[in-house]
Amino acid sequence: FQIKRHASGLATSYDYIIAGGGTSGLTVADRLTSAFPTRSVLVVEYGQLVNSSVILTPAATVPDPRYAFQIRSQPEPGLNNRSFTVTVGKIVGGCSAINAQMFDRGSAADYDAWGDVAGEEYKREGWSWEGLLPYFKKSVTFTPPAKEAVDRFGYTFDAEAAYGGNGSIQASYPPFQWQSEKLLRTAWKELGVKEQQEGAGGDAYGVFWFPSSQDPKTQTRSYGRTGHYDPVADRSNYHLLVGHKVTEVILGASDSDNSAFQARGVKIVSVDGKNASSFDVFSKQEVILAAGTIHTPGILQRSGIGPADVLKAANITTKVELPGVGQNLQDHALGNLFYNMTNNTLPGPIDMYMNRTLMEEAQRQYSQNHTGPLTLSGGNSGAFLPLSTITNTSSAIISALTAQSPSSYLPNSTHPTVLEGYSRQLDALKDLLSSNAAAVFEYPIGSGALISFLKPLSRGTVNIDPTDPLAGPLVNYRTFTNPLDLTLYQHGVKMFRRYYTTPTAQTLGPVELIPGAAVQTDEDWMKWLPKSISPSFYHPVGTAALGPKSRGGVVGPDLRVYGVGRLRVVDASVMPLIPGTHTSSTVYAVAEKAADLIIGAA
Ligand SMILES: Cc1cc2nc3c(=O)[nH]c(=O)nc-3n(C[C@H](O)[C@H](O)[C@H](O)COP(=O)(O)OP(=O)(O)OC[C@H]3O[C@@H](n4cnc5c(N)ncnc54)[C@H](O)[C@@H]3O)c2cc1C
Repeated sequence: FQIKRHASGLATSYDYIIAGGGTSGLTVADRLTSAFPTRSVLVVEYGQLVNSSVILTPAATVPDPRYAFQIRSQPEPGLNNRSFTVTVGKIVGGCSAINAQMFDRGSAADYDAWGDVAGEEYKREGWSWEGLLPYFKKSVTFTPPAKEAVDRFGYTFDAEAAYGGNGSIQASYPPFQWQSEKLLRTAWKELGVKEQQEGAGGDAYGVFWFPSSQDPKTQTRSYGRTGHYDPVADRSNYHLLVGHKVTEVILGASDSDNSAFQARGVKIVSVDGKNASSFDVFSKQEVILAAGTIHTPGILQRSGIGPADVLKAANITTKVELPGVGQNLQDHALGNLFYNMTNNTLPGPIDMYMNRTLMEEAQRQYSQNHTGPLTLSGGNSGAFLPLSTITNTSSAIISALTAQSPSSYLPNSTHPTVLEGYSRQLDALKDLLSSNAAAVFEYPIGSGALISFLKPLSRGTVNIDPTDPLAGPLVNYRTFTNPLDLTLYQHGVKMFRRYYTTPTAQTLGPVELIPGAAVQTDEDWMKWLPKSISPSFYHPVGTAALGPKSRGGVVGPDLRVYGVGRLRVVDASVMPLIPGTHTSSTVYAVAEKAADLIIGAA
């Protein structure tokens, strides 16, 4: 195997260097090492190659702090100044190694909005639903559920509309669902929510089933490493350096007229070595950033590429002023209501975790036959609701949005180009909030009373720490800093109360414990939400967004960073607008497209 743990095992230069061996980085590395057998690729990954059944077992998905960065966010002004743990993967496979394996896609409208925000050129270059669908398909192999499981659980799907590729990541339905799943889905339908046969064909609104990123033969996690690294690790043109951090991109003078600088390689430092000195590795073709939404901006900023004020504060010479780097952070704010089901006779996950005999039986089923409740990951269905399903005040909300000045709720220092991009986003969001074919809230089914806000208006930042640029980044989610988000969220949580009044949900005897009877009026909700909501459903995007420079964009339609030759970004940070879905399948699709762009350019 070509795993390297020390600088001494490396060549002095590679054709391609990829910073980050996570979801997107491993996908691109696999494609490049396959397309160019005579070109060399180095992936530099902060975390380790971990062989643990905890990673592979679906039900054991709670992110283990050993495998995740544990960054503290800055105090959040919109959330009563609370600060939160920012959890992102720190392991070969990145977030795909620790995520909940919910493997869905957003609506067609969500991806078409990327082109609306970034502009016609981006649409023409395939940054739209139609342009991305082939990459969604290419990235996965979908195995339809067995007939017995379809009959038993009511799984629906449309393989033709959504799948058809033979990619290395496996998408499948587990051979188990708790009985309550059916009942909880029925209750949504009683509220008039439409049932979709398939969400992944562009219709991700209503109630629908979605697969897990899971190997149907072994019922184990399918992720960046199992899909894109293990099967190809012995390629002689592929080196993976673990336990090392890319601190910055080495920039040299450009040999092209399009940019003043050109990426020549990266500076790397060992993660463990105390006071370890950094060393350089050079790239003959390209440097590719895949460190994720939380870490890619830091690599750019430390290299002198970013907002002038941020770089100046950190005493870094600005080489390329690119105001969008680290701005435009978006995530799905997560709420959690708690109910006591006084009349629930159906067994559920809590019973399993509380009862040793049930747990032992589940473990036996899983280890002997790959069946039973331990084949379940984070869940396989949800209600994804457009605004019109949630409230009859949507036109008033959209009017209030139209009346807003885009600059009112962004930090004062926001560059005019970033403001311009935000203004385009608000226009696109007005359309999405008005649409009956794009979801504004997700209510995952079977995970308690969770609620995820899919169309946030507030924008955050991820910048280097001016006092120590090499330390963890300063993350400001800035959740609810646009006050309309609070209004929208209030409608979203109230929906749960309606849900639990449906005849089917009532059979469970739900008693709301949190927030409980004390929260009744709009004013009560407005006070409760900032105390109770967390800023992230682990889906950060947007900090090196696709878009023209004049709209705060960081990368062009070919994912190249403005002002620097031979440098691209391929991870979740390029999404200009957060889609209404868990983000991993979109990351794989973007990475597949990125690989095609890089291969095409060569
Ligand atoms: C706990 C959790 C649950 C989630 N649940 C789901 C889910 O159920 N469904 C879903 O679709 N999505 C889910 N997601 C989100 C999804 O997994 C991510 O959006 C996606 O995997 C991000 O891919 P990426 O390539 O952008 O970044 P990552 O996969 O995070 O890869 C970045 C890699 O870069 C490395 N790195 C960082 N900085 C450096 C550096 N300076 N030098 C070298 N290496 C570096 C990191 O260690 C990491 O391995 C979840 C995420 C988390 C954290």
